Amino acid sequence: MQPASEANQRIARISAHLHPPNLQMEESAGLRRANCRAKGAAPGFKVAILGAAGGIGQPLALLMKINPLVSVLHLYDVVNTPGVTADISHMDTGAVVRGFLGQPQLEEALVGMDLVIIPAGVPRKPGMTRDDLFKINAGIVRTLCEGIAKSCPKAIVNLISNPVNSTVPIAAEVFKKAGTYDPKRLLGVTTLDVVRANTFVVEVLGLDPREVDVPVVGGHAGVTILPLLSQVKPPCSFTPPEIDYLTSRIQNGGTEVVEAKAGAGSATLSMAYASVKFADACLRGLRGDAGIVECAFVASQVTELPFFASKVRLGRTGAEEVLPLGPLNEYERAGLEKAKQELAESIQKGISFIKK
Ligand SMILES: NC(=O)C1=CN([C@@H]2O[C@H](COP(=O)(O)OP(=O)(O)OC[C@H]3O[C@@H](n4cnc5c(N)ncnc54)[C@H](O)[C@@H]3O)[C@@H](O)[C@H]2O)C=CC1
Ligand SMILES: O=C([O-])CC(=O)C(=O)O
Repeated sequence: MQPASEANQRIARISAHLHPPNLQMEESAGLRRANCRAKGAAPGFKVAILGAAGGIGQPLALLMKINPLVSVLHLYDVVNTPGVTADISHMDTGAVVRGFLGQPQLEEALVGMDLVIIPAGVPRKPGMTRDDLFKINAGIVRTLCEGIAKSCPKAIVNLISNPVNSTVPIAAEVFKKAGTYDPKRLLGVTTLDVVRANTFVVEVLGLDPREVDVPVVGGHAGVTILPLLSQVKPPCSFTPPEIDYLTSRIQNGGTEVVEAKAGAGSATLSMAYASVKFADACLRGLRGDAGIVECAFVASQVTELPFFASKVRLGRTGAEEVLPLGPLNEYERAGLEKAKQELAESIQKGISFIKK
C-alpha cells in the first residue's frame, strides 16, 4: 500500500493534467513531460506533426502513436490541438503525446525533434490545381521551416504541404538563409504516388499489392508525376492502352479524390497511410537499418533540375544516396521532358518566393 499522501499527490497531479485551468497546452505539456520522465519513456524517436489537427494530421497522428519507433509525439496546429491531443493520448501505446497550439508554442513543439512531418496548409477544391494553393501554403511552410531552423535544425523534415514541387524549394531556401540547410534532411513526400501506382498496377495485373513496387519519379503534380512502368517489380509488361490508362490514372489520382470529395478536401486517409509508410522508413533509416529505399522529392543531380523525385536510400542522416533513374523507354523519356518543363517553373517559383 502506498502512503495516503503520496497517492493523493499522484491523483492531484493527474487531475491537474486532465483539468488544467484554461487549458494551456504548454502547461499540460509540462506535466506530461514530468510524468513521462518519471515512468521512463520507451526508447525511440521524437516526432512532431505540424498541421496535426487537419484531415491528414489527425489520422497521421493516430498512426504515429501506434508506431513502436516513436517515443514522443508532438502535435502542433493553429487550431484544435487540445482536443486531438486529449483524444490520441488515451491510446495505450508507448509514445507520449503532447499538444501545442498556435505560433507562440511552435518553438517548444519543435525542440529536440528527430523527425518533423508537415501536412499544414489548405487542400484543393474541385477545379483547382496544386499550384493554386501556393499563395496560402508558401507562407505557412516558410513560417514552419523558420521554426525548424531555430529549434531542431538537425531534424529530418517530411514535407507534405502542396504544391510540393514548390514548397520543398521554399523550405530549402529558408534553411539556407538560416545557415542550417542539409539537403539530405529535407524530403518532399511523394509516397502517395507510389501507393496509388502500386494499387492501380495490381488492378490491371491481378496481383497482391504487397508484391508490387512501381517507381514514380519527377514531382508531385499532374505531368510531373512520372510512373516508370518499365521498371515495375516483379518484372511485367503492359499493352500501350494499359500504359496510357495507368499513367493518366496515377498522374490524376489526387484530382480523382478531390472530385469525389466534391469540395470537402483532398486525399487524407490514403495520404496519412502513405505518410506513415514514408516516416517509418525515415525512422528505420535513422536507426541505422540497411537497404531502405523509397521515392521522394529531394535535392538532386539526377537531372539538370535542382530538385527531383526519385528513389533515395535512407540512412542515419536522411537521404544518403539519390539513386539514378535507370533505363527509360521512349514513352518515359517523352514524359520526362514534359515533367522537367513544368518542374523547372514550379521550383523557380518556390526559390523566388524566399529570395525576392
Ligand atoms: N504530398 C502529398 O502527397 C499530399 C499533400 N496534400 C496536402 O497536404 C495539405 C494538408 O491537407 P489536409 O490535411 O487535407 O488539409 P486540412 O485543411 O484538413 O488540414 C490542414 C491543417 O493545417 C493547419 N494549419 C493551417 N495553417 C497552419 C499553420 N500556420 N501552422 C500549423 N498548422 C496550420 C490547419 O489548421 C489544418 O488543421 C494540403 O496542402 C494538401 O494539398 C494532400 C494530400 C497528398
Ligand atoms: O491532389 C491533391 O490536391 C492532394 C494531393 O497532393 C494528392 O492527393 O496527391
